Amino acid sequence: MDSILNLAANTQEHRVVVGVAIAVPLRRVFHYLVPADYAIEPQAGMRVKVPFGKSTKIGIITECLSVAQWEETSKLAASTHAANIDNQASSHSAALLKQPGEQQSLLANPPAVAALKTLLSIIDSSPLLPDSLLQLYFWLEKYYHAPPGEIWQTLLPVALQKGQPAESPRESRWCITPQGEAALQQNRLAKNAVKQRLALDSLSQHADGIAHEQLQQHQLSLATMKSLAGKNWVIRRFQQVSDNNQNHHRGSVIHSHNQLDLNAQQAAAVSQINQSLNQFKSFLLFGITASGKTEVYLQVIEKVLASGKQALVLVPEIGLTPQTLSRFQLRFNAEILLLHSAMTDQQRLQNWLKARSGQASIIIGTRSAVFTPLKHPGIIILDEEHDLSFRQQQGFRYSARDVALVRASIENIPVVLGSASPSLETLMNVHKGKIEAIHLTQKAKATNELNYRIIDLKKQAIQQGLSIELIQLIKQHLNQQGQILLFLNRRGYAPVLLCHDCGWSGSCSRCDIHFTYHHQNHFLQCHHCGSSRKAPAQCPDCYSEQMVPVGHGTERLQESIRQLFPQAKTARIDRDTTRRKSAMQEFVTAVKSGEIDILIGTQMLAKGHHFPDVTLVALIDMDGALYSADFRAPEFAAQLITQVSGRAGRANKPGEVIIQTHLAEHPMLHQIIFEGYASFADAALAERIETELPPFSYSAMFQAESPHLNATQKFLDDVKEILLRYQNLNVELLGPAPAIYTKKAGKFRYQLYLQTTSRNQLHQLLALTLNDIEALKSASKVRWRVELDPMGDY
Ligand SMILES: Nc1ncnc2c1ncn2[C@@H]1O[C@H](COP(=O)(O)OP(=O)(O)OP(=O)(O)O)[C@@H](O)[C@H]1O
Ligand SMILES: [Zn+2]
Repeated sequence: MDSILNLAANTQEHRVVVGVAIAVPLRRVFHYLVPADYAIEPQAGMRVKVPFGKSTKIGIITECLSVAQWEETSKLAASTHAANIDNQASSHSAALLKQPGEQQSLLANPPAVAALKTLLSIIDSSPLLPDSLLQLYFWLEKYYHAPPGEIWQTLLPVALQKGQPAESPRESRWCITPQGEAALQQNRLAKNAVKQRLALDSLSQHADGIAHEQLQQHQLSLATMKSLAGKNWVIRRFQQVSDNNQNHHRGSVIHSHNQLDLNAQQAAAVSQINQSLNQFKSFLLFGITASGKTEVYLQVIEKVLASGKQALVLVPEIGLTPQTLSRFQLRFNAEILLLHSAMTDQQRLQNWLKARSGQASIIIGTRSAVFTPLKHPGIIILDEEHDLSFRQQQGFRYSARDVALVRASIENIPVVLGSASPSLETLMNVHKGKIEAIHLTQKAKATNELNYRIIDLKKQAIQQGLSIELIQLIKQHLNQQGQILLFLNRRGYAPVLLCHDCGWSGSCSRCDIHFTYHHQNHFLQCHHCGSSRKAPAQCPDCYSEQMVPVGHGTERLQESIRQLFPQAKTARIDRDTTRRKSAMQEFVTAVKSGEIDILIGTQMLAKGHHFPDVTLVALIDMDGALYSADFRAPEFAAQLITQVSGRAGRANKPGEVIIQTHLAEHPMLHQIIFEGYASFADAALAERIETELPPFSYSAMFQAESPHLNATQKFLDDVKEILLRYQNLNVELLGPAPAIYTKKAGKFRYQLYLQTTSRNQLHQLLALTLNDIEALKSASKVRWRVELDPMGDY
């Protein structure tokens, strides 16, 4: 950047052209002039206020050019584009092809500097992000082919996007004054002023004072402090939390009494990772469930903190963050922060700033926390790396796992991916030697193997969705005081509400799928678009009152269990019962304290929970997961079974796992049960090679949606036509074809799939065509996006 600015200084004018990312869905930046005598030197990563159309917008500078450079690049971009030989087409140069409000006809004739608008102000006096994250931004832009403005919406906390100053939080601390010290020494307090004496005592022991927010923790009341302040014995000091603040821990970074003695495998894992603490290296901590992966993370982080660096820990669900937080708090004598989507904008900003300033030592967060700036980056840990929630499925779509790997390489630090059921993508990287696998094959505490049983539902007597065999087992485990976990990946009461007389069934007209019946509030809800209505008491077609719920969801399963086992205490954990912020935490506490006998829930239960008393886990219905049309279905099902089963037998009680299905012969089930996940994964990888599917090929997907079927088809046909201009590139086009869920919220969804064995050629093709695709007339009639490495949501 320096050289660019120097260059600018040497040109005839001191004007500088900046490229600005603005939150609009266009793959380009917009160029503005900086006023000649502007006091702040523009740099990439600073926010600016710019005129945009008839309004003003806040954007982020992504490049600074001298006037001469700008004209040079514009010409170059125009000519290379004309010759169609632009290969690595960075969208910087592509962006230069168009200016606000100007058409592509200007290509050969880049607009003169005079035609550029001037920016209104530069908001920041220094870049918001460290260099490393700016580099990451450029990688994101190139890899995901996403609009720069959308990427920045993900990179920055909302408060900053709205223009709030990026200032470290002002902290206030109560301190004792010299007069106060004297009063304390000379015992000048009234006899009955007990609280005041206690307060002065406490403050006198804290040389830096006590933070205002922590008064309560020290049993000090604001009223006491105020009356002491009236006597000038204490003072409230406001201070900026300094940007140079190193992590605050005094003395040891850990509370060592909480540390566990590692077993041999854990110890080997810790020392292997510790050897690479000052360099980029990616590890897969492939440890079976309950093998003690968290203890490995904790002990590695201890070393990182001791060297004055920070650790970034990513977990899949908000529900898991409080648990992870408390486990970390028990161990570390250091500032630990949370970052997740359920926080207010202000909380997020404050925590983001504390991470950036180095004040916080450990940052625990979900997906988007992977973009948290760190002053002293030391390590990135991504737990449950196979989990789909690490993929952003709205707006700018990215994989937090892939981003973590790239970020670690830019920051030259280690990254640890942990899982008992790693994704095939990660396992392929292990085979290629890009990721080093570390294995934990033993449970940390448990001594008993899990006992699996498949219950073939074919021709079985079934009582309320449960086989007689399973009901017997539940009875047994209840008698032996074991906790039971029933897993069913379908919330609500029943997936269908049917008229017994005429066959009418409620379905969402906007999505073409059945409404799920929710019994508690007696309503029908579409689990696709969320729309809901009162459930009819009479059939809307034949007015019969014989409305019957068909199939089982978690709500009905809980009802059945209550009828079958009236003495047992049950709890249901799914999206409907955990809407309240603290609900999940309350459930977890209740389960751990033994208040719950039978726990019923969706995949929320599968993730990382440590419930030592669970002895029986049953997967009530695995048919759906095995029948899915997605080629990744067996992988996802295998991960699910591994994770759900892993909740049983985690401590000294033996564990039993039951799988109910009509597909009892499915080879995947047998592989998982008898050979383990690793062996399943090997076979699945071999199959992907044979069929040339990801991760052995690379893919991208255009998806378009519109209330008009024709519009989506027309757009994707046009896209295909443009892509076909480059048949020299080895990319196969599949479609356009309807998405698996063809209709959602009243919109038809179609997709065009790109597949290739050359990632490079895929990127080239997209870089060459996306500007033309954006400019398509048919593009303005649909909502569309392009997604790299699409997964899960088709
Ligand atoms: N070295 C050890 N000695 C004794 N107990 C241990 C040791 N390491 C871990 N544990 C305990 O074993 C239990 C399981 O550990 P942990 O939750 O870290 O497993 P995990 O590998 O993360 O499992 P999952 O993949 O299922 O989330 C915890 O209660 C933990 O405290
Ligand atoms: Zn719907």
